[in-house]
Amino acid sequence: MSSNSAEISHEQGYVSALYRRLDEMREQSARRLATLLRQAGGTPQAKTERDSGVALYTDQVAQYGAVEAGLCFGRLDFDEGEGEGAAADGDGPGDNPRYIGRIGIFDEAHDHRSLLVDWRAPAARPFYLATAASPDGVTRRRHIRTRRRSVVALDDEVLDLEAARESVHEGLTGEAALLSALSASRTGRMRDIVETIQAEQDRIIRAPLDGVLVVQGGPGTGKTAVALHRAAYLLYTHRRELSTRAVLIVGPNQTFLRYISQVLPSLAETGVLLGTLGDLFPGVIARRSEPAEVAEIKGRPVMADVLAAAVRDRQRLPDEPLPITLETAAQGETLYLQPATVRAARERARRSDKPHNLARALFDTEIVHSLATQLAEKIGTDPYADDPLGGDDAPGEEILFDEGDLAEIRRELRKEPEVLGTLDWLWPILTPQQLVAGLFASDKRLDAASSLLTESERAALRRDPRGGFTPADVPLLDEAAELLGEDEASKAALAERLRQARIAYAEGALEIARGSVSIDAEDEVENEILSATDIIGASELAERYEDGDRLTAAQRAAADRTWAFGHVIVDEAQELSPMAWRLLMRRCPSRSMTAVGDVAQTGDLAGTSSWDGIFAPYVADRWRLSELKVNYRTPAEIMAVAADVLARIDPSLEPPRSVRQTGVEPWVRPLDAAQLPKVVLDEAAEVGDGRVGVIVPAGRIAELGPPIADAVPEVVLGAQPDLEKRVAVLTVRQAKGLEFDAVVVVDPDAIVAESPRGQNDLYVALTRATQRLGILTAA
Ligand SMILES: Nc1ncnc2c1ncn2[C@@H]1O[C@H](COP(=O)(O)OP(=O)(O)OP(=O)(O)O)[C@@H](O)[C@H]1O
Repeated sequence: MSSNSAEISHEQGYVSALYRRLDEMREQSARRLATLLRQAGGTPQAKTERDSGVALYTDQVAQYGAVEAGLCFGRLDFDEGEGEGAAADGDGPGDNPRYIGRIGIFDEAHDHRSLLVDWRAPAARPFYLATAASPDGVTRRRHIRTRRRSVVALDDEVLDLEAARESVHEGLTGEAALLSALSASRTGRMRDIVETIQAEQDRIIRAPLDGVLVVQGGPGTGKTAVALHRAAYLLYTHRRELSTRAVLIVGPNQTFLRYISQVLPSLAETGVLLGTLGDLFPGVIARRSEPAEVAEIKGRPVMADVLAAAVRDRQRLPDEPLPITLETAAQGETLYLQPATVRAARERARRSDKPHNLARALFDTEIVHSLATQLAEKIGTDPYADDPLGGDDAPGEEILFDEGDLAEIRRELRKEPEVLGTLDWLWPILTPQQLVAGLFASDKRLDAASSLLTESERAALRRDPRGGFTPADVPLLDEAAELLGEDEASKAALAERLRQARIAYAEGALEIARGSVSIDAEDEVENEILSATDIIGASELAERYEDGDRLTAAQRAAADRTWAFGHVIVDEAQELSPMAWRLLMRRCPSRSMTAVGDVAQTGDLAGTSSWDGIFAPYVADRWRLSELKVNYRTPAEIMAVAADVLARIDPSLEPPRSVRQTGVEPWVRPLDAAQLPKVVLDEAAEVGDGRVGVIVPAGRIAELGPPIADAVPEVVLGAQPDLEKRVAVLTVRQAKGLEFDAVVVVDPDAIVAESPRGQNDLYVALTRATQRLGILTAA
């Protein structure tokens, strides 16, 4: 450890210079943004250039603001001889010493010399990988700890074999900085780990972009952290490819997304769309709840066939001829549409293999053609032609219609209200929402799937069409959209969503321009920026975006159901159903995907216990598995308790190895409901300014939650808990992926009894703590 004051003040000098450079860069971008926001009119080319400039500088200002905390966190010193000829891009071995930080910074005055190397650049890699046994030219790795802009401590590792032998935890990189990060109090928001990424994590973060990578790891092994850093790494390394296609990250629920939402911005990355499965059908907010058993049925692969049957069921066949009375084509005339005619038209339309809504045009053509022929026959035959007493007009001629006349009749028929009504009835144009909600709203429609689902399964799916959609409906809506096809109405809906996104984006650009005035900015800069934001409003700015599409790929992707992402990352991947995977595979035709999860933590009934089962249908055996085996979250004392539960799930599974011990044993006491608030208060006192999670069986939360909420200040309870509050009362499902300094698990037997995957749920509950665990058992 070398943290003497001379060293600290030396590093302070360097770090301060970096912050000065950052300020300059931010002000320069803010000024350019303000200038562009003020401009109006011009040639189309000038407009396009201006729009790209606004996007670029908006991003830059946001990025320079985001990397403020911990801008520079590391330094590498190399062997003599390694340091000559600093590489300008920070990618070469050059600069000695080499400073590592959140973004790359260059010295413009000196030939673009690298002042700070982006943690994702190849030149930063030894910071994470160099070991005493394989130092890669590195003689010393230094972690620079800062608070605001001040250097407060330095942790040095000298990479020689002598030092390696003395290390307590072999294989850890930057042990002191790591352990300090792990034992820090939690804030309710996940933090990035760029300063202390471990070698096994680094290899996953930097794995090649192509193909499906599955990361299996027990609780607390950093899967979520790795997934997020991988997104940032991929966007940096494959910028051109991914900035046009964006990266999608799927997480289990809104609370979890809020928990992780700060990580990518703090890494200055904006090209990512974060969402739950329920968010992946633009235009639908899927927040309705339903029993786990029903969601499980909806997740089965057979549902694809059920929906295909539901679509066919909507293509009606009348039992008897349908009368159609005409209004204009031939007033008062009634035509009859025969079942056989409808059947033939239906067969032709189906054989086209077009999606339902797009095949309607073919169906219409067939029916109208048949009606036109019928009408031509009717009006084209003189009823008195053969009548010898026919008078002046006898003997009559049959009226003959040429192709042009028939075409005219068809055009007329297409305007007839009864014709249109009949076509709509026989082959209705449907939205995915109408198809899915309509199916579940009707026993008769569900019966169309009677060969695929049992009677009780169909009964389980039956529900009131009012009340919206559930997350498990979203893959069904997506499947339905594929079966129905994108028609004009869906294109118009997309255009409207993009318009809304443009307004939101314009508001964001203005917000950033306003907020970018740094405290010590010169007046001149401030005035320039404020005057720009005074004279233009968001909708006006959005209008400027109307013709060119200046939204980022992630923003466009959020509005567009058919978007093909450049890479898809799935967290808690074990929870997704086969139908959910179908949706995700559609969003990722390149199959460039990272799935992170733990099959021992599967709680969802539709989730998986084997990765092969998920990926084999899409990529056969061409997926790679990486494992994380070290638990950074849960101390050894707590993991020992969780390991017993893991053995009950599957004796062949091994718990991850905890990286630290706290010396605090978990406690077990009988549950006394009246005393529960006091127990929670005691735990809150134990962790100081840290966070407490109280994990309660879903069936008892209504009984046990409110008394805690009444007695404990700063508590949250409910479906969308604000985790920045000191105490959160949650079900296991809500606690998935989260962590707290102290956790109280209430009535573990009830947690186990509540679900067929109850042991998995208990395992999740027991592994949420970073410091303390208490268990309250019911008598
Ligand atoms: N290299 C690291 N440096 C610092 N902290 C780390 C590191 N790796 C993981 N952590 C921390 O360990 C905790 C657990 O990480 P994370 O939530 O990513 O694990 P997980 O594998 O997704 O867990 P689970 O499956 O239980 O949800 C987090 O607080 C994370 O910041």
